[in-house]
Amino acid sequence: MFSFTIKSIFAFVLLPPLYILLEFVYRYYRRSLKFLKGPPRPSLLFGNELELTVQEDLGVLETKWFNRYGLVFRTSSCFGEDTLMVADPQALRYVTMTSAYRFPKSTDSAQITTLQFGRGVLSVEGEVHLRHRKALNPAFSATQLRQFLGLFQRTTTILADKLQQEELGKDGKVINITHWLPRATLDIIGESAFDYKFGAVEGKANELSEIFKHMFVGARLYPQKRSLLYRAFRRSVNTPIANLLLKFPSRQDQKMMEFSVASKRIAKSLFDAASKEAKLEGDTKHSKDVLSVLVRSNLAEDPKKALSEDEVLSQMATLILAGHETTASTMSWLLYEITRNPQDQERVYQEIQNVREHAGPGVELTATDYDSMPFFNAVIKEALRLHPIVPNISREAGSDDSIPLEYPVLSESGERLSHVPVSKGQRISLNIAMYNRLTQVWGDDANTWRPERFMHDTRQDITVGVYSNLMTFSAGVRACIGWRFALMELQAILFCLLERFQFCPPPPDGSFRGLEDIQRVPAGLMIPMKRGNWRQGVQMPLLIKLRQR
Ligand code: HEM
Repeated sequence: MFSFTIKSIFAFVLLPPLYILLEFVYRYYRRSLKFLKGPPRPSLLFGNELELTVQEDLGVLETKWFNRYGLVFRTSSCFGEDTLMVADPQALRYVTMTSAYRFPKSTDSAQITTLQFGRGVLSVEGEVHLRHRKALNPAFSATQLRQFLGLFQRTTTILADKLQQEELGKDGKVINITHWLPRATLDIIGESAFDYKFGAVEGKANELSEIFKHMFVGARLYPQKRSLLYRAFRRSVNTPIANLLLKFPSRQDQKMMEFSVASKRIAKSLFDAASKEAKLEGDTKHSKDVLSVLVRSNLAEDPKKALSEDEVLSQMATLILAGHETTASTMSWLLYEITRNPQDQERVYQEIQNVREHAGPGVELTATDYDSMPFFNAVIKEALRLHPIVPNISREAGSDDSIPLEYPVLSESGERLSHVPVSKGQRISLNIAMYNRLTQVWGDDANTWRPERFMHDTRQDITVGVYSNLMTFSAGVRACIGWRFALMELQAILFCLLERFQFCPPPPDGSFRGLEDIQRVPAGLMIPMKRGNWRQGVQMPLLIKLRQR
């Protein structure tokens, strides 16, 4: 009896941890990248993951390491696991384009997006992903998007009116632009995709704007050590155990789940109303806005095209977030750069004035008008290059593979490597921010703001990404579905704001010295904040003056 009890305790209490431990040892031994150069591991438990996550300015450590070890190297993650860091153009192309579905999202990245959005296009893989993309693609064609231009312009005009009502006076006023821009882009995605008016710019109370205010800071910025370990543990165990652990979300996971619950609640009421209408009246309009294409997919009988209701709601939650915060943050960085470079701001303004003179006062502009301004568009590209809002994306090898390199690196033993062999399950971090600043691609002044580079000297031999040789919107089958949408939005917002306002550096205020104290923090997205004041949340204070006309 006694020995039976001992055996039971051994079986139920000791065997599971022992099994997990052995699995860890096996996996990490198999996936070792010891042959590659990389920074020393400061701790066995956290590897380099803690120092990367808590660094004050995003990208500082990575830049130092890429410069020292080459465009691929090894870092250690929690529990001794190795991660392959990549900024080599050929390797990026191979992972995102040539072999895209063979490099699925890394386990933790998929777990986080599933918690945040459910099983939408951002979190699913392979055939299922292909089905989701097929359903959504018609809503993101260039022709479909042009129909929204008027909406982009109307919303931005309301935004400009609101800013003007802020009593700017003769000397202007310092305004935190990150308070306003996400409201405008939320209104735009709500109305264009779902015919839903959030009324965020108008100041209508809405649950989502409240959640967004603190979501990235609460959920992703400077996580506690135990959350980091929990997340690392969860990604390292096998699927049944991970699924069990996902039922016990950390406090930071819960922040993201708040968004998922609230956005799906709104999505459900919109979807129910639209499906009811489609069932009663039939699909006579053949509309291609997001909600219509989703309703149609839900009603489709062909399983290769159909989306379940849960998939539709997850899609809607994904688009609400992916479709607004990204563009708003990019716009904040763009305004930051043209504020620091007033001569460029004036040059853009000159182009705007020329187009306005040509079109006539108050006339709605066309896509061709926006595309006709070379420097204006170069400024948008340069902001996307220097401030890619999604600074890196995580993948893992779906099978043993060998990743080709454009710029070979030297191994630890001094061997010249033109390919990096990886084992199934190897974590890979694709560093978008680093690629966008490679001197090999962008020249010696890659770290400097110089929009002209997009007017004169684009290199044709390196082609990565869906737009202008940038990785900002990623590449291949999983590239950003909304990149054209985002560009058109940026054009409409930039035109409208610069036509009416001048943006100047904010004067020092207490310990805040001005724009030099704006930092890019690692909160999943590349978010602007005041140095030392990250508890205040997202901040980009700019002195806004009304232009004298
Ligand atoms: C400047 C603005 C934007 C940037 C920099 C950006 C960047 C990105 C990046 C890097 C990815 C790839 C993520 C990954 O593979 O893990 C992505 C995916 C995605 N983006 Fe964007 N995005 C922007 C705007 C938008 C907009 C406006 C929408 C929708 C209206 C949107 C919807 C999506 C969706 C649905 C995906 C998932 C695509 C897939 O996995 O197939 N994004 N975006």
